Amino acid sequence: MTQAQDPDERYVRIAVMIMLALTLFASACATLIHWLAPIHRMMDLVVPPAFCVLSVGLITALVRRPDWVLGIVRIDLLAAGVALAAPAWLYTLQATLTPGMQLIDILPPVSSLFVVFLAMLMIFVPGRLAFLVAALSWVLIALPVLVYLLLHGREMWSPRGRDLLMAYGPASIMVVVLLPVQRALVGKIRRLALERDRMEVMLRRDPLTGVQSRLLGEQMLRQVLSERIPAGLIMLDLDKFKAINDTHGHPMGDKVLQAVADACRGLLRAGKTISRWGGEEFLVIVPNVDAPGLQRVAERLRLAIADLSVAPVGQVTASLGATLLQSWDDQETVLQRADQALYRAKEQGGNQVVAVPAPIAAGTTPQQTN
Ligand SMILES: Nc1nc2c(ncn2[C@@H]2O[C@H](COP(=O)(O)OP(=O)(O)OP(=O)(O)O)[C@@H](O)[C@H]2O)c(=O)[nH]1
Repeated sequence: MTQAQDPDERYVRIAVMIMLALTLFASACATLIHWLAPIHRMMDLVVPPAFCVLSVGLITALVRRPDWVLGIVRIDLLAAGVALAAPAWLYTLQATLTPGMQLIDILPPVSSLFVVFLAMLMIFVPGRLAFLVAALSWVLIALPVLVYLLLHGREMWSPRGRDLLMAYGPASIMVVVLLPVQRALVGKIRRLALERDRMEVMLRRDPLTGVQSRLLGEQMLRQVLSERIPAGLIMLDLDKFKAINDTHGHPMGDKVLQAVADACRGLLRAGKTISRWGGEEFLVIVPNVDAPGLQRVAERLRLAIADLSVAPVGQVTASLGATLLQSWDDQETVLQRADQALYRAKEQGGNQVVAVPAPIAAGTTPQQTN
């Protein structure tokens, strides 16, 4: 079975694959140039083909074992560090010790690769270690070249010398300073996204009872109305809840609300939803239902609540007002009808269901059960 991939990880793998492919291309070009050049230097003949072989190996490893991506990048970075440090030291020493030889003539054009190398370090090496490795790399790769140039003013002020000075000096420092800022920004964006997801969950769920929030309930009601789904609405209100709070305390009242919400949620299946509408009032939306079906659902809810026994409160009862949605209804009219039905159920003593038909049948006597 294939596992769902984190999009970030997929993006990193693609980026690493592109980087390895470009390294392979660049080292293949460098191999060709050095082998065809009139003057052959040992290091130029060895390092680029070695990098070709390494890149092919790492690409194969990444294709076969995508989960090794970080290890593969680190091997590549280590090899790149060695490949950048070796010519820096070797050619600097050679130019210093050989009269008439200039570093700007013999150093391969790798100064821009050093900047890329630093960028990769800052991306793939975690935390403070990135700064340590970047500083060490700068000492091992850039420092010998910079010291040489400072001691050879004429070479330093040549176009190549100034280019080396810029790449190994300000450009590399800018990369090391700017990338952590970007990393911090990415971290902040991730934290904000998590916070937004948390807020969204909070807005959609009632924190006390765990059922849908009123906000989500209203949204679902609007959707049912706009899609003209044949549905029914039940407004449910606990009876004499104030007395429970007054006698047993607010925390016990909370427990009763939770028990009622759990019992209702356990009963409601197949697209039916329950939202906490306010204090001790809940709204149930029942899709694809007719009048007798809605009555049955409401009655089941009433009985489930009446069967609850929350010690030390004892029996809890609820009044329920039910109505079917009509094609001409909007949120206000249908809620008004459900409220009317609930009001009648309360008026008639509570612990009962009253179903109010749509206005077209306004003359009809409301059905009532208990
Ligand atoms: N424990 C608790 N009580 C709440 C919460 N929200 C509202 N209430 C209380 O619910 C009570 C509702 O009182 P009323 O509106 O008089 O309703 P009732 O006592 O059930 O009366 P009837 O509906 O007429 O049967 C008030 O005392 C509110 O303080 C809540 O989240 N937790």
